Amino acid sequence: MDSPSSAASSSTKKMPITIIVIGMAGAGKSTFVQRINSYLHSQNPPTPPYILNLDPAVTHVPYEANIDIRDTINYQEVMKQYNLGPNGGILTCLNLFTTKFDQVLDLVEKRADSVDYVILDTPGQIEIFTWSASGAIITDAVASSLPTVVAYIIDTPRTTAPATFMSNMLYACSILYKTKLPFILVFNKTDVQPHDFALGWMADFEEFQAALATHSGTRDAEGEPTYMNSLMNSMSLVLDEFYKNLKTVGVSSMTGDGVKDFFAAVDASREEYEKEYLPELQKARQRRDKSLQEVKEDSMNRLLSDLAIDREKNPAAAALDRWDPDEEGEDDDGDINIIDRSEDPWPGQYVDLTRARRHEGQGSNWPRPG
Ligand SMILES: Nc1nc2c(ncn2[C@@H]2O[C@H](COP(=O)(O)OP(=O)(O)OP(=O)(O)O)[C@@H](O)[C@H]2O)c(=O)[nH]1
Repeated sequence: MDSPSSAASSSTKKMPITIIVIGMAGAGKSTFVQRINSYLHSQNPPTPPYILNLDPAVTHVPYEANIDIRDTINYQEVMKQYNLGPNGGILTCLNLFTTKFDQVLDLVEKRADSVDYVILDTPGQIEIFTWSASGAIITDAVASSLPTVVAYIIDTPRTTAPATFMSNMLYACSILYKTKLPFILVFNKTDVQPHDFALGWMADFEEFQAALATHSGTRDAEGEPTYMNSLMNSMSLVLDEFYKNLKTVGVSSMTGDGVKDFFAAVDASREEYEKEYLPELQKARQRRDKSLQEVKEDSMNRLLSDLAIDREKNPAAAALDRWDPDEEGEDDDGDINIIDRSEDPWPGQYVDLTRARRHEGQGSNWPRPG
């Protein structure tokens, strides 16, 4: 695959942009994905996206995913096999899936010419994606192949209390600084609660502080501001800086309100990715390649000098140490494949990755969770 910059400049077709949908449980991620999916289908001409569901535990998704983690991994079986609870089960499924993510990228890459948007729906428990190694690997893998944006879904009706609002913003802030990707705050469920209060608080921290002061529980028995109140007052100043790096839209995944604005923000994010994220990524890659090359050269030199000494000491063994063509071509990658539902109209049974454990030594060498 071309590097994003070369592909972007050399081809007339733009690279598809990936939207990683993240949010607290129940914020409306799946409904949002369904809404943007139907919006894209309703365009003239229709621009169907390529959708990946990464939630192994979800029982029903309201859209047709092109790649669904559930086709590859049986969540219930993973919990049983490894004796895990629900969250450990989801995390282990994600770890297993991540080891095959190169296949996912290959499938996405095959569609790069025909789709404009790739959408990733993430597990309901936000921290499983945002604070796990697998989540970081998936995010980095996608973002180094395609322009990528994070859509952080907020349950607007549940964010009207200043303290909850602040917690949500701090969480969003941590994800922004972790991924460093273009970031869109999506205030969802605006049919129930318009998001103008949030816009006001984000535009003017004094407005937020005033809301905080009038909210119950912010003064102690002597009428002094509580510790939490003082902390939140100071944090609002910190977050003021963070808000400047964000795009904000209000959406109702139920009615479709605001979805057009969301796509305007996504398109603006593409430019941000190309101007800011990509140059940083390329610099980081150069640094990594350079240090990898140095390490490789160093170990190769050591190996060669060790071999030379060894051969001198034991010429008979050196004569036996020859390449055996029969040993070549063994596939050590197992036979587990990621399924693209749109290529296979009936994906059929999931491939049970956990069998690898039971059939140890019989051809499959899946990595086990740590
Ligand atoms: N009124 C209203 N309800 C919504 C909206 N978006 C989602 N919901 C409802 O919110 C609930 C949660 O929506 P989901 O899409 O399942 O949320 P989720 O974030 O994918 O949930 P998890 O997978 O459990 O994290 C459902 O009952 C939806 O019908 C919206 O824009 N307006």
